Amino acid sequence: MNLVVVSNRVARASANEPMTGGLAAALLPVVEKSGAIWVGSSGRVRDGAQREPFAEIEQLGSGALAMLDLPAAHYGGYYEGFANSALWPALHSRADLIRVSQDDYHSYREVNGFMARALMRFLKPDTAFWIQDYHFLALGAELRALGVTQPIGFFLHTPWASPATMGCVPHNRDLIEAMLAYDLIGFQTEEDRSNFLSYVKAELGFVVTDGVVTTARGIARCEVFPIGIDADLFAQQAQKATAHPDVSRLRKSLNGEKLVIGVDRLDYSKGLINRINAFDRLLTTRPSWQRTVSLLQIATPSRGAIEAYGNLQGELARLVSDVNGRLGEADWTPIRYLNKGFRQGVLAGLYRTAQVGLVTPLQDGMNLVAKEYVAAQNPIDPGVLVLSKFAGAAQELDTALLVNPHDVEGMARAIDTALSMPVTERRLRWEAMMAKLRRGSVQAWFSDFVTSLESANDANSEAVGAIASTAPALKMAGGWSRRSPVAFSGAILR
Ligand SMILES: O=P(O)(O)OC[C@H]1O[C@H](O[C@H]2O[C@H](CO)[C@@H](O)[C@H](O)[C@H]2O)[C@H](O)[C@@H](O)[C@@H]1O
Ligand SMILES: O=c1ccn([C@@H]2O[C@H](COP(=O)(O)OP(=O)(O)O)[C@@H](O)[C@H]2O)c(=O)[nH]1
Repeated sequence: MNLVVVSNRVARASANEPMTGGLAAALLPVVEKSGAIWVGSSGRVRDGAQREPFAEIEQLGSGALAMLDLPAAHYGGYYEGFANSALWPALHSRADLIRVSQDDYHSYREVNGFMARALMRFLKPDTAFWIQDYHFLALGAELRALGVTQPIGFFLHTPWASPATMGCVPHNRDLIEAMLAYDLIGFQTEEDRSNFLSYVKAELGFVVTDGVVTTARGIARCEVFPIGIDADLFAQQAQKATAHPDVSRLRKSLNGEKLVIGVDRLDYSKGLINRINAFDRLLTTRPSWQRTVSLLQIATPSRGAIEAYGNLQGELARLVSDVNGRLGEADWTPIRYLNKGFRQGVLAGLYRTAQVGLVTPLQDGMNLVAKEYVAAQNPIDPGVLVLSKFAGAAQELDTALLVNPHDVEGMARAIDTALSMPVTERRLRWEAMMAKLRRGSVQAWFSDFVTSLESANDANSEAVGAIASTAPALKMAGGWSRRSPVAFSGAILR
């Protein structure tokens, strides 16, 4: 099989810089080893029709990394617009933050179409496409429209919200029906899958049996594949990183104080305001922690051109400065707040230095920082993870201290408990989490998806035959019958 992996954000093998988000961080090491071609945005845009859409193609392990300049006229409407101001807020249950202009959906579909045409360069009889994330929900349908019958899979890195919330996305029916062109649709958690299937049944009227949606084209199988990390590799990096100057300087500056760490993109889904409020509450209601603990909050700027993100950056800066101004002392700063990123090799050492990892998103697809924090700990004297029950990671890391990120006092209490926890309990909790991280590695995530994609496509070939012979009688739950397996959202498929 010739695997082509597609995502908006990609990462370079040689990049000696901080990762922008978990998708790129997770895919880089596995795609590199798989020999696949990884296609994504170069981060630049270009005007007009392009004879050669690929700006750069470079070697990536035994495969390649191919980057395109996306169309200038549609990039804003696609990335800042429909993807990150309509889909992202809805997927994270923040329909109140949806802001789209009339043309954004058109731009989103144009970019999906543009990517589909560019991908044809890599099409061979044994090609399989694996599309990543909400930027490309309609890419499978665009590829089918171009005649692609090869396996096409899709994985969603974010949560999938309730049918009512997804119903707030402009053009939701058109877009979500287009997703059924995929042979396999992967989700981070069972709840995400179940929300998606409820929408497909209730809003689109398709028949769903055991997670399989039957459409006129064939079938779209929906499964859960929680993304993981290479825990042992991360543990090695963390051990090595303790000698890194940034890490040893941090240790020295603590002067025996305990450290709580938070590492997030500056995104409203990450629950940063409530987290700072919880740390403030810890210090004000339990003053014995003053001068004996501080919070290192790394908040890397993200999607800064979008108003909601700019507003959050201002609000957070004000909040942190209020806490530090009110509670700080000449020789103690309660919150060390940084708007910059670190390389993972350094980050691993920062995690290991902290007695508590604070990961409290309001909603999160997975949250790899939670997994990395656990993997980075010293097995003899591990730190404690305080984790939101609304992060996908909470499904596996259930021996963390699970918290409700809307309950500020509950979080303050959990930080207090974590800071005071005896080493025997810390070890028991950590060992249970580490065992799960080892089982659910990113390598297993990758190979499980690819294996399932092949079998879903085989099942589809059989289903197409069966549907063709029973089509006149096939009654969909929505009340309309599908006569022929060739028409799908206006596109000719199979
Ligand atoms: O590419 P950006 O707009 O800068 O955003 C960064 C990435 O954010 C999101 O990451 C998600 O993927 C992680 C790995 O599966 C997961 O742990 C996390 O919960 C998700 O939020 C987004 O989904 C990616 O597409 C972005 O590249
Ligand atoms: O300074 C930083 C901050 C974050 N990351 C990486 O960015 C990813 C964040 O992924 P996560 O799933 O936690 O959240 P996302 O940003 O994708 O929503 C993790 O792999 C981090 O190691 C990094 O390399 N340097």
